[in-house]
Amino acid sequence: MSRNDTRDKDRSRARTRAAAEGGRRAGAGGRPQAARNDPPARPYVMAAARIEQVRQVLGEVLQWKYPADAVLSHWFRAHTNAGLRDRGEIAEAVFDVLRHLRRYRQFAEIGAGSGTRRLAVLGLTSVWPRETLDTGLDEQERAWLDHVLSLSTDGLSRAVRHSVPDWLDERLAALPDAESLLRALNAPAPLDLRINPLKMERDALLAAWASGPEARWAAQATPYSPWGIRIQGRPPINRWGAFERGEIEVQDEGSQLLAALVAPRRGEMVIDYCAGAGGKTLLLGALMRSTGRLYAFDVSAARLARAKPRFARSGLSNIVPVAIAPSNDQRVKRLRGKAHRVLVDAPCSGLGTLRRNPDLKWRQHPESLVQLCETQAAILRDAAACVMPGGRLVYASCSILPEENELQVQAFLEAHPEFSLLDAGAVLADRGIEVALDGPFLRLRPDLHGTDGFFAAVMQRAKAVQAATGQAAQAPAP
Ligand SMILES: C[S@@+](CC[C@H](N)C(=O)[O-])C[C@H]1O[C@@H](n2cnc3c(N)ncnc32)[C@H](O)[C@@H]1O
Repeated sequence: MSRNDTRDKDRSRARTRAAAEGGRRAGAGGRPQAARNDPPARPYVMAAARIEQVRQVLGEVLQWKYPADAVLSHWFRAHTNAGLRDRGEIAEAVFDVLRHLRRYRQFAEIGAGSGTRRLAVLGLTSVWPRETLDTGLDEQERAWLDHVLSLSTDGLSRAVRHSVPDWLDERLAALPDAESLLRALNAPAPLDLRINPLKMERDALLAAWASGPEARWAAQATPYSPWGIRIQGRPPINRWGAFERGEIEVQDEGSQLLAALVAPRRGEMVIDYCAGAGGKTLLLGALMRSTGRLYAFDVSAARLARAKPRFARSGLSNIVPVAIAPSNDQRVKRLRGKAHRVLVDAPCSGLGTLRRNPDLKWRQHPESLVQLCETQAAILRDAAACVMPGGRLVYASCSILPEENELQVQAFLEAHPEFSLLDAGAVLADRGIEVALDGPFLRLRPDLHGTDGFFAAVMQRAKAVQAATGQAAQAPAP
């Protein structure tokens, strides 16, 4: 397994699990939200201890051996006396440091003693009021904090101000209004949920939550997805009855829209080519009303195994999980030219999810991107071969970089003239979803749409061509 696969695996796993648990963080995901305005119960004991806890976790995270989520999960497992509130505050501070690391490192260089401790103190400024934090600092540290917090960021370069590595800043500079995008990527994200349309209606659930104990999370319908609910904070979703009954799942709104682009119909054969832990598969299966056949492919049997409890909760009976080989898989070959719809939710840099995974900007590198792009192109080629004439291919990523998105699709279309691009906005409008887009792709940004950064392209295979098997082409029903 490549390093990228391992990272992606860890992120994907932590994203679903941690968000559901309302505890240990990520993508995909959720850390428990520290109650910033509530004064800590034992401020004098807590401040010094908390700074030390955050310093310890940061000491491990900043070695970049494992994703921040994984380090936090590991640390919490080893420190079982840490309660929900402790976990929330530690995670909040650590993620704040990861968001602002480049700028904070400049601040931390000023002054004496442990630089990691100073980073921990800076992270905790996002969690606690200053007077609480001061109870854990000595005179010198208080003076240092006063000084660095009074410094203006005006003269700093954009890369330092928004704390991104130079290589990423250069790439983002090519996108419209990079400043606004960077600002939004550095802000924490709300938590998006999705109803299971087979089991629940969104309005009914929102009405029930408005008058129940869930009211404190201020649940609201998401602006675009007809299945989405946005809540503020990080409740322990996996203990809620609606979650246990398979009525809700954790899923960012952008990912939900993907299912509307695939637009599977009852009785069709559909392939979710990179199904992972099954986040997209679940909604596709529900839109098919549990009919037809929905293959959930992935090269990682372990991830598919983690999807199984989700499939069971969902009540779907049309999903066929298959662990495939990275290339030349015989089961994939047998499906050539047969699927009505194929979704490629490609392994990617994840840079659109920095709100939830801020460590990715420090863990990704230009070299890892080159390898990822090669993998994406190979997957797209193999997946496309499964699409029947007249069928639909959707390529998606949670990256904001053109090389993983538009350029990837452009290269594919040049090499595969039998495929043509459909207008994603028009496909969504067919399902009653209006998203203002500036071109044929679905391009979502946190500053413009309130979602993670997300990309999708919808392509259709020409009806007239012969299937790869040489048999006469069968176009899907309109
Ligand atoms: C972005 S994740 C998918 C997330 C998943 N669709 C979900 O919604 O939870 C990308 C997935 O691609 C898988 N992958 C990597 N290389 C692959 C290949 N050659 N063929 C199929 N899947 C692959 C990874 O194991 C990973 O699970």
